[in-house]
Amino acid sequence: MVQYVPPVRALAPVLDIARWRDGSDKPGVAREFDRICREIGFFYLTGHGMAPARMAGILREAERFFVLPLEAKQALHVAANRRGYEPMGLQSLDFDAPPDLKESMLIGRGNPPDHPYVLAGLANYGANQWPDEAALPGFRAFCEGYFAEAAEISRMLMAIFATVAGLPEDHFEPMLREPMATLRMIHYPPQPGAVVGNRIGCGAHTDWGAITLLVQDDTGGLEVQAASGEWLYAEPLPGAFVVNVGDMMPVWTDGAYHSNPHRVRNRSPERHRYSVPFFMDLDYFARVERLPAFAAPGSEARHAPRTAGEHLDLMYRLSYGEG
Ligand SMILES: O=C(O)CCC(=O)C(=O)O
Ligand SMILES: [Fe+2]
Repeated sequence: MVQYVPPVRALAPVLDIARWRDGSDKPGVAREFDRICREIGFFYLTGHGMAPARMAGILREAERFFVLPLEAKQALHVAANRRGYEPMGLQSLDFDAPPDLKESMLIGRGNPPDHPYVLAGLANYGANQWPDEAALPGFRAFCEGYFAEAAEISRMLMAIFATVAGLPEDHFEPMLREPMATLRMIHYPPQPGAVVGNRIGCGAHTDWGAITLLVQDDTGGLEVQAASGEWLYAEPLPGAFVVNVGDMMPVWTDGAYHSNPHRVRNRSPERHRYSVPFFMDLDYFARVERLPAFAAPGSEARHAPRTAGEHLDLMYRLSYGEG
C-alpha cells in the first residue's frame, strides 16, 4: 500500500503529434515521443485531431450517466466480461489499500456473441450493457463515436512507438486487431480535507495495457509518480489528453520507458470529478517481449515476456480482491 503524501510539483511534458498526422515530420515526433517516455511515461498530448466538443462531450455523457438513479445504474451491474456499471467501493487499484472512492461505467468494443473470444469466455470482450435509449438519449451513439476515435489515436501512438523501435509503422497492428480496449467512465465524489485511512479516489496503480488516453474535467486530482519517487500533479490542460504508457511498455523497452504509478484524489470541497480513461490494451493472446532495438547486446531481458491477456486478468483479480 502506498501511503498518501501530497505531490510537490506539476507534470510538464507535452507531445504535439500534429506533424505526425500531416506527415511533415514523423521522425521528429517519434524522437520526441522517445525522449519523453524515457524521462516519464506520462505526458499531455496535443495535435491529436479530436474535436474539443467530442472531448467535452464524453465528460458530459459520463455526468449524465452517473446522475441517473442508483437503481437504473445497478440494472447494468458489471458482468463477468467486465462491461457495465461498477458501484462505489468494488475495486482497490492499490491492491491492499481501502476500496477506491469512485464509481465506473465500463464500455468495450461490443463484440458479437459468436465472436471466438466471446465463445472462449475471455473477459474484456463481448456485449456492452447500455442504458435505455429513452433514459439517456444519444448516450450509446456518442460513446461509440468517441471509442472509435480514441482507438484511432491510440493506434497512431503505437505507430509512433513502432517507428522509435525501428519497425514498420504497422508493426503492432496484428496485436491491435482484437484489442481488449476499454472506455472507463469514472465519477469521484468530493473528498475535501485530510485523507483518512489512506482511502482516495483511486489508489496508486500502474495501467496494465499498452497505452492510455485520458480526458478529465477541470476539477483536477490526478497525481503521477516519477521514477525518482516524487509525486506530480497532472492537472487538466485544455484540449490535451493525458497519455500514459502501460505495463507492456517496460517489457518492450527493457525498462527504458516507465509505467508510472498514478492515483486520484478529488480535493474539491464540493465538486464531483468526472474522467474517462480509454485503455488501449492488446489482443488477449498478444505476446509481449523485449524488442531488439531496446536490447543491449548480450544482455538478459529485465522483464519476463508475457501475454497481454494473462497480465490483465491477474491485475483485475488482484484489484478486486480475488487474488
Ligand atoms: O481518473 C483519472 O484521472 C485516472 C483514472 C485511472 O488512472 C484509471 O482508471 O486507471
Ligand atoms: Fe490508471
